[in-house]
Amino acid sequence: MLLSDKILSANTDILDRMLKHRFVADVQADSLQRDVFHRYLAYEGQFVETAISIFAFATISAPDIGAQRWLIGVQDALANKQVPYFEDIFARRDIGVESQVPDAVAAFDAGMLEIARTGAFVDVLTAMFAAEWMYWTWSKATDTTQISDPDLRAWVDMHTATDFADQAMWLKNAIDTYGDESDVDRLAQVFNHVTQLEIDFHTAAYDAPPKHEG
Ligand SMILES: Cc1ncc(C[n+]2csc(CCO)c2C)c(N)n1
Repeated sequence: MLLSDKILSANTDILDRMLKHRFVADVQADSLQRDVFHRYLAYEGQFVETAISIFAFATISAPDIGAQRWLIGVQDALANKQVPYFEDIFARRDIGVESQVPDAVAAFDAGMLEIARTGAFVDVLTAMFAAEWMYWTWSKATDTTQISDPDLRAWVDMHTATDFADQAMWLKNAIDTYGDESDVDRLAQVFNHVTQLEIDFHTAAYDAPPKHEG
């Protein structure tokens, strides 16, 4: 079995929990409340910027120019496609960038950056594989469901588009190229850790936002 498939097999339970998360279920039932969506977008916009830094760390530790070219392309897509999606939507829907985010949102960003800063190249690949594979999977399962909000529809469609699917597949293949069998337990643990952070991140959108100090 491929290393990437072993990582997935070791995490079926937790991945399933994320794929059945209330947030995913609400999107699929077209019942995501507007205030939950807006909080999610505010938290998500910050993460997309964090993701540029995560891929920058991966670019530093990438062992060859082929991987570096790919990772630079991912940074380009994040900076020039994903960030503009948020800039446009924040302006149109009057969503403010939150200076105060829930602990689970801060923990997600910090946890991902920590792996990027201190982990080996395959650890960073695995962290982003966990995040992207999960989004690709639930977005594909949401391809034909009715979504009334055009901005939410566009967000789901962005994660079923060829560009994003290619990225998720690249990460999976890269784990198999650059990792080896001796990494399996550690990488399964990274995947598990990231998926737990994802579950908590998506739960946070349902809680009242933290109060500003003073
Ligand atoms: C909380 C959260 N987890 C995963 C994704 C999926 N995703 C979409 S773009 C991107 C960065 C690299 O392309 C990732 C990981 C997300 N959007 N938000």
